[in-house]
Amino acid sequence: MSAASASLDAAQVASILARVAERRPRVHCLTNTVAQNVTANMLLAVGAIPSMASHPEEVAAVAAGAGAILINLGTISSEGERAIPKLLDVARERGLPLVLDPVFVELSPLRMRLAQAVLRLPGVSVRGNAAEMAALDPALARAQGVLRVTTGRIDRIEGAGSAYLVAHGHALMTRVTGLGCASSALVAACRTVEPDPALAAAAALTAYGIAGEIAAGRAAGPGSFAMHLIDALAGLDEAALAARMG
Ligand SMILES: Nc1ncnc2c1ncn2[C@@H]1O[C@H](COP(=O)(O)OP(=O)(O)OP(=O)(O)O)[C@@H](O)[C@H]1O
Ligand SMILES: Cc1ncsc1CCO
Ligand SMILES: [Mg+2]
Repeated sequence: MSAASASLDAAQVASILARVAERRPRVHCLTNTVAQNVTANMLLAVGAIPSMASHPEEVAAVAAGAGAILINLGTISSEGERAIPKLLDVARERGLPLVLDPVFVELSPLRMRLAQAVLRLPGVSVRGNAAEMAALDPALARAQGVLRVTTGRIDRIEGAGSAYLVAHGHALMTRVTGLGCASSALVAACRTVEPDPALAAAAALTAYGIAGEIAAGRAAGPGSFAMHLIDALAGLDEAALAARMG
């Protein structure tokens, strides 16, 4: 941990969610074929707008008007590989926030090379699970202004000079595919309305974790949990956040 962890209150999280719902930012997601649907639905649940174009000939035009870009390396294709440098150019030229989700980077030299290319851009937020973040550690250590967002039972958010721990969520979140990928998109959505990347990520994961806790109380198993998670995220308000943030 690079700094003592800061605390977050329900009003801060509610304020960031309210700004997303009011401004309806578009988040451009280059993401894997498994998680596309749940990622788009989770963005819609918070009032953001997903765009998912991946063709290298159109991806720059579509991403150019977005508020943030997500690059997720799961099920990477040769088309996706060619789209990545185009998205990096758009992010650089327009100063758009960029979130990297290094899915299974520990398994694939191609993904490691692509993650390293993304990390040449300064100020990237990287959201991954513990295995992914550990594999990427040397590249993260070299990257300029990077925010590390490591999810699991307790989420750790570590950037230059700020750190948050988020102890919300439910084990059912590991029983539905793509919920980590969707969390990365929520980090991007919150970053469009909150210039502090650590605060944006902490708010996104707090909201998502609390929605997970609420959904777990309504679900009969992983299938209905996924449905209830979307409903709970869409229905979150400051009172529901405060009730679980203590
Ligand atoms: N044991 C747990 N208890 C509570 N919440 C959890 C637990 N494990 C993960 N989460 C939550 O689930 C969400 C997804 O995190 P996770 O680390 O499982 O992502 P991931 O491994 O990338 O998932 P996927 O590959 O399925 O997309 C985060 O919001 C995290 O806080
Ligand atoms: C299962 C799976 N395989 C590649 S991406 C993905 C979604 C969860 O990361
Ligand atoms: Mg993942």
